[in-house]
Amino acid sequence: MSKLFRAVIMGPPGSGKGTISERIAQSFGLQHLSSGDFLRENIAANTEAGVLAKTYIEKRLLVPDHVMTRLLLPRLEEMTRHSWILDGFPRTLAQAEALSRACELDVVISLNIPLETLKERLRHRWIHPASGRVYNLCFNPPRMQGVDDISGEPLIQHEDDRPEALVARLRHYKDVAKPVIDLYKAKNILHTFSDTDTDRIWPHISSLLNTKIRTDQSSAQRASTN
Ligand SMILES: Nc1nc2c(ncn2[C@@H]2O[C@H](COP(=O)(O)OP(=O)(O)OP(=O)(O)O)[C@@H](O)[C@H]2O)c(=O)[nH]1
Ligand SMILES: Nc1ncnc2c1ncn2[C@H]1C[C@H](O)[C@@H](COP(=O)(O)OP(=O)(O)O)O1
Repeated sequence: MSKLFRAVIMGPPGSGKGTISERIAQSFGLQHLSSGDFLRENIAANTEAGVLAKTYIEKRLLVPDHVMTRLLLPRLEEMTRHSWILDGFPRTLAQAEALSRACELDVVISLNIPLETLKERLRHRWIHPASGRVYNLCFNPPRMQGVDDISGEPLIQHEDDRPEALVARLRHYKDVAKPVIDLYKAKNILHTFSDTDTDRIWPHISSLLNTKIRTDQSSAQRASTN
């Protein structure tokens, strides 16, 4: 059996974590686990943690670490037979430390995108709030303007995707993410990609994963034949 592969993707709001995770899921068969989607599912199902998380999300605050880890870690523990890419978790050092105790990561992808690019993207971002599906009027527009492709329901824009709100969100991201990035750098698993376009970053991520996944699989095969 091939070795399971565990990856995390990090980056500021609008850096393309969701978009790139979907490509990774499709190209490499990894399960895309998104903390935002998972929270929305729990809110929709009215679970205890979902009800609690909702009060923070409505105020556009981060959900407390103990709530996030209580929600996410059991879900990861269920995924013993799947390779996955985790998007949106960990966001804080406490979350990263809890994750390290639960499993060993193979790769951490960090997206480093210029501020002007982020502003421009988020200005054009429209989302379907119930599912979390994301569109961009220039990059991946919905089939019909203002309408979700799958449900036919209206799309909305986030208040905090406005350029004025973004600068504060970005500063907050950098403060909180810095120790997480330092931790993964020290573990030698951090890979940073800097560019303005997802399509230009993608070939580099794809070749990194090709190398890592193939190398891991052949060493697992060697181990099983020894
Ligand atoms: N123009 C352009 N838009 C892009 C590119 N890559 C992604 N987008 C769009 O930019 C927006 C942000 O991408 P997401 O994948 O939602 O980014 P994210 O990092 O998951 O964002 P958060 O959920 O806020 O953390 C979306 O509207 C994407 O469709 C790109 O290379 N060019
Ligand atoms: N790892 C995490 N720790 C704390 N809060 C989190 C979290 N992941 C997601 N959240 C919260 C913060 C966001 O307000 C909300 C939605 O997350 P998201 O879909 O990643 O969107 P956003 O781009 O608005 O941050 O959930």
